[in-house]
Amino acid sequence: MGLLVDGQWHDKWYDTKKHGGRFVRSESQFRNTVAQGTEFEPESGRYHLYVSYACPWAHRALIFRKLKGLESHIDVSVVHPLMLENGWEFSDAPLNEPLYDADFLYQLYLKADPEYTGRVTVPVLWDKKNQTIVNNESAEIIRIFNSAFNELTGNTSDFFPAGKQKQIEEVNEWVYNDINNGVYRSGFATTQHAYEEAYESLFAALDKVENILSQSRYLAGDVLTEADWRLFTTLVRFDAVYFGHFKTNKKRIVDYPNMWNYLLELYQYPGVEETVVMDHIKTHYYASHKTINPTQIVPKGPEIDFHQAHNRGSKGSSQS
Ligand SMILES: N[C@@H](CCC(=O)N[C@@H](CS)C(=O)NCC(=O)O)C(=O)O
Repeated sequence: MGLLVDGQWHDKWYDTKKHGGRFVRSESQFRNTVAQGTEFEPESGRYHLYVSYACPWAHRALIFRKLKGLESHIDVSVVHPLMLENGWEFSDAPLNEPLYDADFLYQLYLKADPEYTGRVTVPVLWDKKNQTIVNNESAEIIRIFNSAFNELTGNTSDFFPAGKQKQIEEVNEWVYNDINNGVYRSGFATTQHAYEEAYESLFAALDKVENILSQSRYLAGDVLTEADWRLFTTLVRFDAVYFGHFKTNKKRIVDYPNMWNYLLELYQYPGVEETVVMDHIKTHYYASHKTINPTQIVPKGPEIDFHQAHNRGSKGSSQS
């Protein structure tokens, strides 16, 4: 775990002291888009996606690559699940870096900006033509995938439809703060107060989701949108990792009838299951965060059956 400062790698854990023990996530810095008539034109084979299977933010991008039929147009590389003193690393195939034979993800950040200062995060959308990072913010990468390559793929499924955008943005805001990032704010807190603050807002937000899903099929009404996929990547990790490792242990997702069935529905959505790689997820969290789990022992359980039938959309389900 570390970061780049003026192009130099420093092995350093998150500094929570200046925020009273709270974990504060830094802003992503590469924020370009892919569009006709710009520096980054939509082209097949031009872009490369770097992900960790463990990472919920990278997972969003992997899901959108799948849902939007981009697999033959945008190749993907997966880092090793352990993120230790050199940050994200590549390893032997299939966890190798195919373009430059890089050992570490930070080498790609340095290729994009030799003086880069900041965290070295996944996902990264890389442009092979200009040899640089187009974007390293998952919220934007999924919007790029949602529409920028439609002419190439002919896939017009829209997870950010015009009539729903305001509602989606509103949901994203609290889901991000209290749930997606909320689990990290709980797990990376270094004071009791900061932990409890994150824990309370997380479970209040999960109650809110449960309530919405008792009345509506999805978070923004009856259509599946990016708001659902953004929540999904946190929910699918929750019972296996966050509940124990991040101490978010008031309830599991399986204890919320509507949310659990919704999670099953999304997991079983065509193409999604293969993006969920549970051994990378568990190994990464339990064995990379030595400040939280110094023995690096990865728990064997829990046993979770994501294949069981769900009741979403059926008559007589708990939805009204
Ligand atoms: N806001 C970014 C966050 C990405 C992020 O924090 N990824 C984590 C892995 S889950 C990471 O690479 N962390 C490395 C670090 O913070 O040094 C996004 O959504 O793309």
